[in-house]
Amino acid sequence: MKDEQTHKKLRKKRCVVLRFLKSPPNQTKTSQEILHHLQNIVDFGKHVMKQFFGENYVHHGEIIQLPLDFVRQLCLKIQPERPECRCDKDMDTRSGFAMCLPNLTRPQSYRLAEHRPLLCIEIKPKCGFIPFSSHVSQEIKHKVCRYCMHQHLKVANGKWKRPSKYCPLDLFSGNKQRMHFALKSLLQEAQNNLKIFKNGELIYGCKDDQDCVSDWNELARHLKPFFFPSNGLVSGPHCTRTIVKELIQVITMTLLSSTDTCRAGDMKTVPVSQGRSYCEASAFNKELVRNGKHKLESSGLPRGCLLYKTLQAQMLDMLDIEGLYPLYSRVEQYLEEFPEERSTLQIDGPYNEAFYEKLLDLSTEDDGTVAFALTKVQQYRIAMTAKDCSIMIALSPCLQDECSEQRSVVLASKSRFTFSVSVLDLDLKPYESIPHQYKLDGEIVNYYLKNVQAKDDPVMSNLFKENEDCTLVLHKV
Ligand SMILES: O=P(O)(O)O[C@@H]1[C@@H](OP(=O)(O)O)[C@H](OP(=O)(O)O)[C@H](O)[C@H](OP(=O)(O)O)[C@H]1OP(=O)(O)O
Ligand SMILES: Nc1ncnc2c1ncn2[C@@H]1O[C@H](COP(=O)(O)OP(=O)(O)OP(=O)(O)O)[C@@H](O)[C@H]1O
Repeated sequence: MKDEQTHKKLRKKRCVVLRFLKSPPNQTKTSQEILHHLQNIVDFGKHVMKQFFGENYVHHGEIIQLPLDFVRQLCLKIQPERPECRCDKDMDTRSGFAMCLPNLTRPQSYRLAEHRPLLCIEIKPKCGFIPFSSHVSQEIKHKVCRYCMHQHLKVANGKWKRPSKYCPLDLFSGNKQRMHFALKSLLQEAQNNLKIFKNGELIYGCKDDQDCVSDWNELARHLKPFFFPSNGLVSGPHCTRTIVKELIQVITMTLLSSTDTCRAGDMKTVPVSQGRSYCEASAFNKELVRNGKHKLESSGLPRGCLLYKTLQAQMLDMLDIEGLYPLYSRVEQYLEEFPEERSTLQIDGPYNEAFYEKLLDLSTEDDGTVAFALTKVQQYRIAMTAKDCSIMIALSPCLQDECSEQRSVVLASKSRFTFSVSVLDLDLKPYESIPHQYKLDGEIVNYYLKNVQAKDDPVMSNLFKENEDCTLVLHKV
């Protein structure tokens, strides 16, 4: 559960990040329980997610023990900085245990001088494919992606004021035009999917659900020294657009870069032809249709890039929650009968090599066993984790001669950057969240069908138009 998984981070000048466990005030844990939980997180990153995402993209960190006095003072210092909506849980100040991670707002591959300016873009891309499972009961799920459907429910519930034009399928398409559109949409409506940091400070995006910074002119002012260091560009709206374009171009190039290989690299979870590569609700797609073009390009992602790895891990959800839920119920029934088996089944870890090996069985033929059900449940949990993780792109300007030995360099029109791409928030989603996923899926789809599709769907609206024509004809008769 979130309360078990959440932590607090602190950026430090010495370039490490400390991550502490958080829990609701009435559910404090013993030091041993905290240590065990942190160990599970580290093991999961090390033995499982590194295999799926690749050595260089995942930073599993290590557990350290800090003096309690230091931890308490730290907690007091950061408390006023925490968004109110996250304060339902308290940071653990009793055990002294924390995870120590590299500061991913800095490029990882290159030893940079401390004073070097840093730019960091954090993207939470969400689910980049449309379910291909035959267990899906509503046709709309084969046409419109979950993110685009969920937007409407989120706006209705008041989570966000406006819907975003971002569609994950555009970002994951590998097609530069579609990726640019997706990134521009994120810049227009960042929600919790985009944050930009300069020297570790948030300069763009939402601090919490209420407090969002989204002024493009202000953003361009921050970015100008990175993209036009010699200050040769005039100011004004033209300048803002140019800088934003440069930013989008650089993000696209870094996202398509391949800086790693991994063990599960050749594991194809789904043939590309099986799933639909675009979402009917994507504003990019709608625009094409309006212009009479019906073929949406999906260039495909390079196999080594982080987006590709993320998508492959997401696609471990092969049955969709509708096909998965009965299998979860089978495991549940078994555990009711044999509760002592929970640890043998490795539901709550240990997340070791054996756990990883079992995830590699991609068969979807149900032989009626608990073993089959469990494998699908665990794969689904990995997929859920990959659907909710974030990508950090760290950039730092470098001069031509400095960058010459560096592989990870990205060029903008008037500048160049050393960069690294990492993935974060890879805590395994809890087994217990599956019923919630099932319920939420139903709510998202039902809301969309009832409130959006009838007004929005071109087929439906044509149908309405045809009916209107029909009525006219009838009137004439
Ligand atoms: O279900 P979703 O798609 O809304 O995702 C939740 C996220 O909402 P989002 O859609 O990204 O605004 C949600 O994001 P926020 O906390 O709302 O920013 C969490 O990441 C949540 O994870 P957990 O249950 O806290 O571990 C996420 O829940 P999980 O579904 O990943 O468990
Ligand atoms: N290693 C890191 N380097 C730099 N920034 C980080 C690092 N890890 C996390 N962060 C920042 O902290 C934010 C929260 O991280 P994460 O989502 O992993 O936290 P969490 O423990 O799930 O907490 P929350 O309940 O706030 O979501 C990230 O979105 C990112 O901006």
